[in-house]
Amino acid sequence: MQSNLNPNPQNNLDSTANSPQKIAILGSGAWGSALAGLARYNGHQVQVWSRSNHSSLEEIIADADLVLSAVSMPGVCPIATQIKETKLKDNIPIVTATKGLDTETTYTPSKIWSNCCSDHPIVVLSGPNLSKEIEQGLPATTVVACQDMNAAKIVQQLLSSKRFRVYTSPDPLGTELGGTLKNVIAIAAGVCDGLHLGTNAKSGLLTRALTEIIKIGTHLGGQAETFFGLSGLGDMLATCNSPLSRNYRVGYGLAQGKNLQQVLSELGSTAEGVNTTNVLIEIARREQMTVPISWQVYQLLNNKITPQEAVEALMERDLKPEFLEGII
Ligand SMILES: NC(=O)c1ccc[n+]([C@@H]2O[C@H](COP(=O)([O-])OP(=O)(O)OC[C@H]3O[C@@H](n4cnc5c(N)ncnc54)[C@H](OP(=O)(O)O)[C@@H]3O)[C@@H](O)[C@H]2O)c1
Ligand SMILES: O=P(O)(O)OC[C@H](O)CO
Repeated sequence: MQSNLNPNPQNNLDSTANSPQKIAILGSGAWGSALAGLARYNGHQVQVWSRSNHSSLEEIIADADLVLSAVSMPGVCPIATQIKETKLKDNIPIVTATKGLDTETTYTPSKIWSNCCSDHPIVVLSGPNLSKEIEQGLPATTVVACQDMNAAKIVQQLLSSKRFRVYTSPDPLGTELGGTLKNVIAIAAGVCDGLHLGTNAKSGLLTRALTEIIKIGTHLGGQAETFFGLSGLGDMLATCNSPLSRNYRVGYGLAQGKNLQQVLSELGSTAEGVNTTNVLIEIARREQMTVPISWQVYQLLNNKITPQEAVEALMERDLKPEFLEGII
């Protein structure tokens, strides 16, 4: 790694732990803008690219010390493919902050980035990070995960501040899947609250959902412990309990009797959980896995059942022990 950054400076949270760096942020949506604010707060020189920019993607990333992608899922493959053909500074980390699954390939964003930019460490950034709260300067935590821990530590140092506490992890896939799969559960949680099913029901839903996420996530290669951390349980708690979450609002709107098109047009912003649910069910079919909560969300989003029928279907499943094998 050729970088003038020290991955192990003394703990210093006054946002001067490292010299200012050039950071290119891809995506000027809610998350890209909030991340740009965090990077600027730390004194970095930030350039944000979006499709409506006057500057080209090539110009913006040419002399960047770090590229941070916060585009929604449909943008990942086209942008990573474009960057594959572009000269970046040697070995600089590419951070992916997208929480979704690719419709065509079922790949996670980090897999797409790794395929396109194999000479660069790919760092996953994921955690309980509702952008509106971050924009308000409220404290938040997140995880940066990479097989190359040196790269994870560099990103940790660049983005950590008194407002944003960044942890490292060696499990990029688990970190990414936690943040992605919880969007499906956030839709279910929104339904639960929209139907006013109460605290017992919500607690039961989220606890069983965590088991479901761990089952899928570990099957796909994530480490079980990661799903109990910030990018798993942590993000699930944030997203499933906050009307700031767009995915939660999708479920809430459906429970109020609105149809999906109406809910999405009122939202006017990305709710990755809708597409993720469809891709997840494709994966579950392929891997022959039972995913009861995600299956009900899928049926609901595809207009096959009503919210009430989804609840009944979950409550009336075959009776069984809480844990079939080990903790899950
Ligand atoms: N908002 C949050 O609180 C939050 C927190 C953590 C993670 N995330 C994740 O971050 C991602 C972006 O979310 P967001 O909240 O920023 O969504 P958003 O406000 O709806 O913005 C979407 C962004 O994706 C870009 N984009 C969409 N399709 C594209 C395409 N085909 N090609 C290029 N760019 C495309 C848009 O670019 P243009 O500006 O050019 O249209 C825009 O910058 C999602 O995966 C989300 O799950 C969001
Ligand atoms: O607004 P949502 O539902 O996309 O959630 C945003 C973030 O993923 C919360 O960590």
